[in-house]
Amino acid sequence: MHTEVIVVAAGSGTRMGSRIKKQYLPLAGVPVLVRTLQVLASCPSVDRMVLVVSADDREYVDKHVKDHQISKVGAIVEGGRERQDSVRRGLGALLERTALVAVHDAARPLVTVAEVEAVLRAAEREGAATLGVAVKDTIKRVVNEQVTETLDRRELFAVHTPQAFTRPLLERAHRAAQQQGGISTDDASLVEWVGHPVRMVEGLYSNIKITTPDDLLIAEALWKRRGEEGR
Ligand SMILES: Nc1ccn([C@@H]2O[C@H](COP(=O)(O)OP(=O)(O)OP(=O)(O)O)[C@@H](O)[C@H]2O)c(=O)n1
Ligand SMILES: C[C@](O)(CO)[C@H](O)COP(=O)(O)O
Repeated sequence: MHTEVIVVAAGSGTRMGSRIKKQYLPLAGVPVLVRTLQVLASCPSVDRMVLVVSADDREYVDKHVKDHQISKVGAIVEGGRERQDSVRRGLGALLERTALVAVHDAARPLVTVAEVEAVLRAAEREGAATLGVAVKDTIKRVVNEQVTETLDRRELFAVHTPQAFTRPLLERAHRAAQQQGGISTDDASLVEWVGHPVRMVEGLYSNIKITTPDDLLIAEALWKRRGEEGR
């Protein structure tokens, strides 16, 4: 199946609070987005990548793609207001022959080739799949600072990316969300809403999303460990 990855990098990184957007901050000396693209480009099943960035960052990203000789970048398109809008714009830049689509956060540079391949295989088999990890903490529902419920941890997963789908399914889910005004923080939810089951593929705890300054420190440590392990 011809496979493309939409890499969403058009966020503003409000929670990071840095002058430079988090996807361009250095991780072991190289911009986070470049680290992410290097992993995805080295996945045997990934044929092409669509990068979604802010209009102001296009030139900067294009230069980095060239300087770091990142292969498989087929298009760089402008993002939207919400992550979901950015993914939708990415969908518009896919090649006609593409049958399988993964969506990945630029802000998750620690994903591994094995994780990407596993989620693609699951989506090819079942139509929709996401990476995720079982939650480690006990999770409580809180309303007005009062605990109202303790959830059963055995049923709870923290969801990661990539998430992968057969193309018609992902396109249908995004169309339905747009028509009905549905907004979600991930693509798997949109697919759930149109009634298609999503396979959970257990990934690694190290596939963190760089969201706050602490995450960057943790990512540096994890990156260093990866280098020491020779991965
Ligand atoms: N309009 C948007 C919003 C987010 N993203 C991307 O979606 C991924 C996950 O989003 P998140 O971590 O929430 O990034 P930001 O929206 O940039 O962060 P914040 O919510 O702190 O502003 C990131 O790679 C981000 O660049 C995007 O492409 N377009
Ligand atoms: C898609 C995602 O990475 C799954 O964890 C996440 O939902 C997107 O980011 P946000 O921080 O919720 O905007």
